[in-house]
Amino acid sequence: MSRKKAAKGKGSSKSPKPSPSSGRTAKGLAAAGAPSSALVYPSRPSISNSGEFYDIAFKVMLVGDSGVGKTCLLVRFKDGAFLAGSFISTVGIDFRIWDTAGQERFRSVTHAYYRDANALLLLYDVTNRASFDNIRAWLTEIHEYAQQNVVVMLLGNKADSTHDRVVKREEGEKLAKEFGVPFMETSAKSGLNVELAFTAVAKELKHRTMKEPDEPKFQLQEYVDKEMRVASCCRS
Ligand SMILES: Nc1nc2c(ncn2[C@@H]2O[C@H](COP(=O)(O)OP(=O)(O)OP(=O)(O)O)[C@@H](O)[C@H]2O)c(=O)[nH]1
Repeated sequence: MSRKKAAKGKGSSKSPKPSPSSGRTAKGLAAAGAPSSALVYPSRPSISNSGEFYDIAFKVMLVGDSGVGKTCLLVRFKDGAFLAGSFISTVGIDFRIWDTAGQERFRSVTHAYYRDANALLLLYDVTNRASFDNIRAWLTEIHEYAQQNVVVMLLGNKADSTHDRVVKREEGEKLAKEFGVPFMETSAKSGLNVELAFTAVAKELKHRTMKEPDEPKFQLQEYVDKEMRVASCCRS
């Protein structure tokens, strides 16, 4: 797996405008050899950096205010699910990850990335009210620059910080409902829902691409809710 750093910067989270924070992109590649992708591919397979065959490529970006935990979430995902191999065997998708421009002067680069992103993981920090308030502005920007059918998932990160929490889970759920996007809380620190966030998005993208005409639509929020129920049963 490769991880390139293009540029990175800090931004204020006080402004109602989205702060000029970094977007994190990940290129997802459906590995033809993986069990869950045992479908007929339309074109000749290509070979990924990790030496696996793939036929479709997805681009996923992590966006949100500076300091919400985008890099940490990626690092957690990369070091956990990806390296353990479970992600590839679950959804048949390989991820290549790199950081993109963060500072205001690189903003046009980030906008350019939006245009061909297949999915956006939009993060706020549950200990930072401003990062939550800025989500509306982020969504406006996404509607302006991203493809119409981009998959967007809202993530309330740092859910482990119980003492410092200022944004309730219900507020995240309400906002997500208002905008019709799936939602979950995550923790890059504890690993809570990190793999699930990436897996759910990857499943949605894969399903959209390979769905048979009479197959029912993949219900992303239903999948997330079910997986979270299963995980909480296992914990108790
Ligand atoms: N408690 C806790 N801290 C976290 C979590 N995720 C990130 N952090 C901390 O939050 C700070 C910012 O994390 P980053 O991953 O650098 O945030 P970012 O969104 O990439 O920030 P920019 O690069 O400025 O855009 C660091 O001090 C992390 O240790 C989390 O899930 N829980």
